[in-house]
Amino acid sequence: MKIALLAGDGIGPEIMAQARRVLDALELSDLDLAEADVGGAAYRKHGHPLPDETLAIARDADAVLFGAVGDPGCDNLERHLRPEQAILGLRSNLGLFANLRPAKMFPGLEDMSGLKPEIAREIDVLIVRELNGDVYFGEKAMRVLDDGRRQGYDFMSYAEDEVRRIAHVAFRAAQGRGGKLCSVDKANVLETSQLWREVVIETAADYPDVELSHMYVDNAAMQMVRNPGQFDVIVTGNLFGDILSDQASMCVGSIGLLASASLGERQTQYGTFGMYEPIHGSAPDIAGQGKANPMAMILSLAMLLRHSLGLEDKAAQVEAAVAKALEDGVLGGDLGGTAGTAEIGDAVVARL
Ligand SMILES: NC(=O)C1=CN([C@@H]2O[C@H](COP(=O)(O)OP(=O)(O)OC[C@H]3O[C@@H](n4cnc5c(N)ncnc54)[C@H](O)[C@@H]3O)[C@@H](O)[C@H]2O)C=CC1
Ligand SMILES: CC(C)CC(=O)C(=O)O
Ligand SMILES: [Mg+2]
Repeated sequence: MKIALLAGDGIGPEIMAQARRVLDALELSDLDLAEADVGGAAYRKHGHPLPDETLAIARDADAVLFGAVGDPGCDNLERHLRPEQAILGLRSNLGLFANLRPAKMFPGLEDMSGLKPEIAREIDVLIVRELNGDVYFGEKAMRVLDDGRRQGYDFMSYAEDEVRRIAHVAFRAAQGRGGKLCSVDKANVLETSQLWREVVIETAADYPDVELSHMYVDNAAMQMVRNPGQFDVIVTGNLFGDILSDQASMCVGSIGLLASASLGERQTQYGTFGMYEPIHGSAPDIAGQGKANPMAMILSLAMLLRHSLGLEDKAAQVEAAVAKALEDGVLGGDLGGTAGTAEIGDAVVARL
């Protein structure tokens, strides 16, 4: 079983180190780990945020564990050299179009939510975010108009097959959960969303057992804080899913808790090839201070064990250890506590 470890920038290496300790503690046999540079760290060393060698190592693995990329020192580089292009490049080159972002309240953390505890308690949502299309991958440029004004543009689009394949993933996910799927779009304004909605409705014919609803994204953002318990599975595009998942994270207490799996179609002998990462970024404001909460990273490792290595029991073991640490009051600064990155790692390892 080969896992590529791409730590990246900012808090990436700090949280990756803790996930690595958890992985080591599981004592899996036949494990082959390959580290590679990515993001700003790779740019500084190799002149590119996603060197060919890193992509090859990721491609060659059964799964990729990814920390975070983003480096304020690189923000003025040409866009194709910026650290964030590495994560976009990995997602597209590896065909990882389905991003699963679960957000569930951990018992005992209700008071940490930005919501009232009785509302927060109900959150158990899976956001299925399309990851290979939308405005993130459309033609984009900055140009000067005839009258001399600068204009930036980004082309938003979805082709019907792109919508259909993510819709299938979401309907199947709903079948395995509460049987409800809410498709989030902006079909009242955007043609991209109009097509999205039509294709989701067409796809629904294959899933009569799933209750499908539609919601405009502005309303969805509001409902996520008004009554998040109403959602079971949400399916949405790349941009809306990015935003709604950060929002959902604060409903459960912290962005330091939310993991994700990015999956495509490739099957290995162990499971589905995928890349696993926290939903947060490189958090430069706390990088190097031992303050980052590694739980989202560790929970991403659990998703990797489940989806890519077929090790459901190990995944559940890791998730239970994280839940127990939280229940025992091991809280990072993001959750109002004092535990540092390594201390949280210690606590999880001790509870495996
Ligand atoms: N997948 C990726 O690699 C992503 C990269 N980014 C990049 O990361 C950089 C920073 O972006 P921001 O907008 O600040 O988003 P961010 O998610 O890195 O941080 C937002 C806020 O949450 C806090 N935070 C994030 N993760 C935390 C953790 N594990 N424990 C405790 N606190 C945590 C940060 O300290 C910050 O105050 C940028 O360069 C951005 O482009 C942003 C999102 C995703
Ligand atoms: C850095 C972005 C490209 C990605 C992002 O914010 C995310 O995937 O959550
Ligand atoms: Mg994001």
